[in-house]
Amino acid sequence: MSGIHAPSAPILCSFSNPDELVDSLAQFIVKAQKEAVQKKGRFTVAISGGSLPQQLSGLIGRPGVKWDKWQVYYADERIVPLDHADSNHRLCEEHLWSKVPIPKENIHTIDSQLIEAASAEPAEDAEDALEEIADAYEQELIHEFANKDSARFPIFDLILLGVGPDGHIGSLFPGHALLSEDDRWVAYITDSPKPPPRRFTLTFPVINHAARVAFVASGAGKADTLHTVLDKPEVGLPASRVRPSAPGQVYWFVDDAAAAKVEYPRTQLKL
Ligand SMILES: O=C(O)[C@H](O)[C@@H](O)[C@H](O)[C@H](O)COP(=O)(O)O
Repeated sequence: MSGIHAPSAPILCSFSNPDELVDSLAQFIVKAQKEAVQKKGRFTVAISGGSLPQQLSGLIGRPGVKWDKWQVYYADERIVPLDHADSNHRLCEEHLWSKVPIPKENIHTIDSQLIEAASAEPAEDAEDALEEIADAYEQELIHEFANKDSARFPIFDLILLGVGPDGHIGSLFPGHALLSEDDRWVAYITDSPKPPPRRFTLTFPVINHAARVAFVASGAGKADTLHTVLDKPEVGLPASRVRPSAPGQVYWFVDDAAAAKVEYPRTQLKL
């Protein structure tokens, strides 16, 4: 078990130019990958949906990316077939995986047979099927991390997240009971306020054990959210609760429109 260390303050990087944001994010990811591969020979990454996959385009064709060393998990996923328009996997496939030489077996999706079974269940029995999906995904994580890292929770090298206008992250929504989950690695929900309602998500203890969490947010629509998340963490929005214990670190890669109302100090990353 790793000791408990106070979390480090978030690092906020704001960019006036969208291409600069995409390029700096890609440089940051490659640097994290190099460190992880040097130490352990692999790079464990979790990724959420929304606009995030598009912001990863700076990785396409980028020298230094060792795709065969990546082990990719979804930070959250909607319980729909993998080729469904709502699937985060499909989104990532379209924007990234189909454009880079990552081995298919290094991308860990939900089991499509379990999704079929869950869809066939009437609503009253769906919870068992969803529990099975969350369990199976947790097992996949245990296979990846157990005995390799000594902690009680997996230590991802990098978790990449977007933030919703209500401050949600992954599928952890404000006021939801899942915010206080302190045991499970993967949990399901049936009442996501953002459709579709059935999803699974990595839990806070997993997110807060990561070596690095990088948020990506752009556009004026996020300005109020970022102001609350970064300037008023006491409000307790899910995004403010992402504070991995040191040496874990949270980074924010945002554009100036999203950061317009934020008073929190900016940092220029040395990449
Ligand atoms: O599956 C999901 O719905 C996402 O994982 C979700 O957590 C997303 O990252 C945020 O809602 C931000 O989405 P945008 O970047 O599109 O605003």
